[in-house]
Amino acid sequence: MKLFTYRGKRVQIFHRNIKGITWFIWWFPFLLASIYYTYLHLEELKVHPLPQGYFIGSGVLLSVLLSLGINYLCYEKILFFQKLNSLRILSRFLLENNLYLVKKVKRDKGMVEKITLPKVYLKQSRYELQVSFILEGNKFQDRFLNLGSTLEVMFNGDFRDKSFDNRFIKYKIAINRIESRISIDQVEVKGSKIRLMKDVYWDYVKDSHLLVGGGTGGGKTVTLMSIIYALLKVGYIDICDPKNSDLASLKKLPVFHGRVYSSKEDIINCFKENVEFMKKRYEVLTSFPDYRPGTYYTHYNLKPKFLLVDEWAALMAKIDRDYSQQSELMEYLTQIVLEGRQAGVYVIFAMQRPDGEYIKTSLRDNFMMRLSVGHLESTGYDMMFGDANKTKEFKKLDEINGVKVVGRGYIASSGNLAGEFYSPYIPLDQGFSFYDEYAKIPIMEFEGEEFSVFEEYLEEKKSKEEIKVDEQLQELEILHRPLKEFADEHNLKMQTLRKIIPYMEEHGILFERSDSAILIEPFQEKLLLKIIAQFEEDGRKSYPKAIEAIVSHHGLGQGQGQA
Ligand SMILES: Nc1ncnc2c1ncn2[C@@H]1O[C@H](COP(=O)(O)OP(=O)(O)OP(=O)(O)O)[C@@H](O)[C@H]1O
Repeated sequence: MKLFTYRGKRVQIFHRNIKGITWFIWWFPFLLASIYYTYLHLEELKVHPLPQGYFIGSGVLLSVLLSLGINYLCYEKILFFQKLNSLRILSRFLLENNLYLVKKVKRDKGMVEKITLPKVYLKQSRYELQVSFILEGNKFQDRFLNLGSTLEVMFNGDFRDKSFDNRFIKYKIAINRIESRISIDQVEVKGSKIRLMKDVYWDYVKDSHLLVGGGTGGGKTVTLMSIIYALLKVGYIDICDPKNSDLASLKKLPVFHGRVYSSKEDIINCFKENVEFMKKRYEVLTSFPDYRPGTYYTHYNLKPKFLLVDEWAALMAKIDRDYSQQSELMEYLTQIVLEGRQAGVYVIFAMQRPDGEYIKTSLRDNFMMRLSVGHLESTGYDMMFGDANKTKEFKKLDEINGVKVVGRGYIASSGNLAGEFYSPYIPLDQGFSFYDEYAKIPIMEFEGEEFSVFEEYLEEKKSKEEIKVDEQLQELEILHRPLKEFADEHNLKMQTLRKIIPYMEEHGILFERSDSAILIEPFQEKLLLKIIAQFEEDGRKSYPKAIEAIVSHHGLGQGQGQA
């Protein structure tokens, strides 16, 4: 057991004036200098008060302004002063909310009231502050038990956690979240975790299926594009864009294998194929000899498969009146969401708000990761982040320190407290283009039997086979040429060559034939020339003898004559 727990710095009454105190400390040397200067020039001041008076006055004023500036900068930039400021805020909070005790103490003048603050401690780092409040049944205990959202607003941070030890309640508030923002080049995938901020990851195996919500113009599409950018490096993505907007144009990029859909029929078919893919992958998994129930696809180094739908509500509106299509689609979606995890099939859903009208709440609960960008109405936040965040103050922030922020929102895994989120920063103003970046990513070939359910797989396979045959033919064409060409080049009669060739073939030196001609390759050309030379040398007596001599010289026999 620990004898002593360090909870941080205790909040004191004087902290409420700490900014004034630190300012005075900066100003004090100037004040001393002014007094000393006045003392040195006292006689002169008595005779001519004005010029020296102006000089001293403006010096004092300047030193006040200078020390105010220094003080301001210290509180802006230096952690030590930021801690002092937090102590100031807490001290004022306790005093202004009457969270203090008043004791009567005897002094020379009689009884006076003395204020004492309850024990409240602050511990602060650059990204987090912890505030501990004493409980022990004091009269403020009930207030101290429910300060999560108050502290969150007070420190412009994110309430993350509250915990108890036997005497205190401790709140953790994340602060300066914008400093944890990363840029697109820092978005990476480690194992199954995609890095979205310095300290925020989406682990798609653990928190399978992602729900992205956000109002128009809040940065939803850009966030999805960043997620796609990361996922393309580790798996396959099918994109459904029923609005036929930004994402639909990605179809042209080979890295997507043409699996980008906009029409309702294509999207339903895409869902169907993914269900079949999932089933096939289960078959593949169970066929491994070491498969045990609960073994994940990752165990066999298989790659994940993502199905991304941008604006599900738009798709539902498209099939509003067709109940059979609706129920078909819902059935596919339900199967993937409930059963896809082990096989590595995940859904990413983007919606303005995940309304029960478009996606059943029971199904929505199975989206284990939730992310919002831009501003939502309070019902929207309730739908996105559920009961665990009922009392959370979701702040609308369009500017930070006078600078417009885009892509700001909240993130939480299901049932947990939501934290402030900043989507990876995209330098669009410097000409960054997702289209170009996707084009640079190496294409991941469809590998595995389960991909045979995709139409594109079959097409790709077919065209690959066609290319192979073409290449083989080309190879043949390069190596072989028509016999006629060879005869013309060496001034030989075709009739003579036609006589020799059957004898050569008897010795296993076989010639390729196209529809209309005998083809010859370089090795055979050499042999033919040697045979003719031998024939001449032997006094033009017998071709078979000449052939035999050359063939035996080359050590060729029946069936060995192929170069
Ligand atoms: N992470 C980001 N980095 C840089 N700029 C961003 C980021 N997020 C959003 N923006 C800017 O905000 C604009 C709107 O973003 P986006 O198109 O993603 O919004 P949206 O929510 O998808 O809107 P809509 O629903 O109308 O399509 C972008 O064109 C871009 O200029």
